[in-house]
Amino acid sequence: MREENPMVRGLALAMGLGVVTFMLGWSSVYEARPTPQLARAARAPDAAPSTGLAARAPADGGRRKDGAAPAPTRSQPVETLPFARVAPPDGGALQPAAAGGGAARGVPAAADWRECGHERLRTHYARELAAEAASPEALRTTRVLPTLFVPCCPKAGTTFLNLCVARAFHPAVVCRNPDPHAWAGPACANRSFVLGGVRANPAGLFHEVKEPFYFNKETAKAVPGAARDLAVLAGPPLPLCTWWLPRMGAPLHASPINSERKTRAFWNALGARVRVPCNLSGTPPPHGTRPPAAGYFPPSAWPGCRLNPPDVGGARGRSDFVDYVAFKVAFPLAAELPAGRARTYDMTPNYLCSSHAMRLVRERYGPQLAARARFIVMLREPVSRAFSEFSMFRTWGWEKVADFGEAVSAEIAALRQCLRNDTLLLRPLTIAAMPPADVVQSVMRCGSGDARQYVRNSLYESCVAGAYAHFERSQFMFIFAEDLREMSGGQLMLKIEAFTRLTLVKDAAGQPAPSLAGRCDTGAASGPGGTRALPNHQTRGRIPPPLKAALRRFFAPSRAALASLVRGSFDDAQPLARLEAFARDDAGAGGGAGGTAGDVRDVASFGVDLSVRPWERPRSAPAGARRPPRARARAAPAV
Ligand SMILES: Nc1ncnc2c1ncn2[C@@H]1O[C@H](COP(=O)(O)OS(=O)(=O)O)[C@@H](OP(=O)(O)O)[C@H]1O
Repeated sequence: MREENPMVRGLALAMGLGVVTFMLGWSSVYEARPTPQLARAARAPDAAPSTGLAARAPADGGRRKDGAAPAPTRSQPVETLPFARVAPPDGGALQPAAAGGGAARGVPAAADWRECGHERLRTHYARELAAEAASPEALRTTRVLPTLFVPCCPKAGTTFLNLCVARAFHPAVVCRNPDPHAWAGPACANRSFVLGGVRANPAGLFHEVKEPFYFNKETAKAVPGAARDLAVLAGPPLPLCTWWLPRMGAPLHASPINSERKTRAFWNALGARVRVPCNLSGTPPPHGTRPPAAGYFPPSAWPGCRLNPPDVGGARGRSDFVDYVAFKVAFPLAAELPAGRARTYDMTPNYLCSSHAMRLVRERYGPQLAARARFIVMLREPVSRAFSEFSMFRTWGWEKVADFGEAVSAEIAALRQCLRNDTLLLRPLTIAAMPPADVVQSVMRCGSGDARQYVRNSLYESCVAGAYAHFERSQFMFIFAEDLREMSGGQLMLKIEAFTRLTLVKDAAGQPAPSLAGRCDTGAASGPGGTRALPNHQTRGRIPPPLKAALRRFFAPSRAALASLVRGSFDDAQPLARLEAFARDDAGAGGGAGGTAGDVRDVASFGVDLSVRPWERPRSAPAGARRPPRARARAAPAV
């Protein structure tokens, strides 16, 4: 969840750890000076930077993103090929940088970072940039906009999936070459890969974005008028080499593409689409300036810096670096990548249960691009998912109600209130049988799918039914977090490969290389060196058994309805089996879903009778039921 919100904090930490480990094992991501290699690359015209970009430990004692003390200085060179440890999965060797490139128009045969800048972009892709400027619709073809989505569900293991996919299907792995200029070249012919969008913070640091938070309602609110314009999603046009910079942890202002002059031209070319970012409209931090402790940049750090919108970040009283984005997200130019074989992802898990997001994907993309979209829907037993989300927002201080039962009871009361005038006798099984458009008109309008909608975001059947109004069932794959924990990394990657048609690098036996599978292994399935599940916050405590039982009964019909919706989706056997297992557990627990009259009575003391579904009339008025405050945006500020 959340890119643009505190969710990011967890995400950033997980991503930071994952990506940093993933790439280099670098221990510091903050640097205020160019790495020696970058400096050399900038000076030496013929330098091949992909062979020497690893030295760390800036002389100014750069700090880690998490604010910890500077990492101990390593003697250099530490490691020269960032992907050396993930490739070669099949025993082959990474290709030298000079071997790739050449296929896409204007791409030089060898990577030369000096040629990777904005000037080259403007020179070679003037036609595309002009088309983009003339009409946002051109972005459907001039950019590689996201077509791989994980639109649901928050707290269902989406961060883990993101790290797995981002690594296993990254072009550096798929093409066995870390040089972006090789990805469109003959060495990578017939292979398909996926990249994330990139974001830059005012410090000039790029990083990959799991959750652009573009299609959901809160993003639209954050940038009135413009948010639904595809240009906001596409972001500024960036040279392809930018997609390697995040992986180098290189600050923008220290990179060869970013002399102040070039970057000013860069932003100017954007016109009104994206405002000039803080660091460039204000005083850029001089080289050698150390970021403040924790690596965050409050607006006051740079005189003349205007935040956009001005109150974002500071008003929330948080020092979350993501609040101070220079630009929110950017996706690569299609002309720099192999046609039809490059995808990008958007793993914002709040889209599916949003009343708007899925429709916006279809409308903004148009029929051709929308048909390419693939949705991996991560589900989880609804009560534990809800509790996980509640726990996270408690940890972040967003949720003021300390008691989970009280919070969900209040939300259910609000849902009932919202649905009270609905003339349809909505029940989960009814929802599953309804035309999807009717679902959107009724249930979907209650709740936005955003933060702190613990119940709403667990009523999967209505979210899925609503999504079917806009996309074919075959465009969806469902994975339960409970199954994910039991899958090996190899099984997971094969599943994703089959669904997405991304290229999975396999060994001679046709199996994904163990070096790749490790990233995707979880829990009991992980062998030596495998990756454990990645909690991105700490879920503390447990749900009181009576409440849990009552909630399980509450959600049981929803799960039953989900089964009929999952049928017809891609590879539906596993989620159906899981749903059956849930049903058996419910029955085995007694009372249909483990609830007893006593359980319900206990829970009812919160003021809401959980034995009644939100769309049914309560047997008695929920006296004293508290209406929850409006869910706060999880989305970050827009730029
Ligand atoms: N591999 C795997 N399989 C199943 N479940 C996993 C996995 N990895 C992480 N987790 C658990 O998923 C919870 C976090 O989910 P998300 O990453 O989707 O959270 S977020 O929405 O991005 O904040 C979080 O759940 P809780 O620990 O209950 O909070 C993680 O522990």
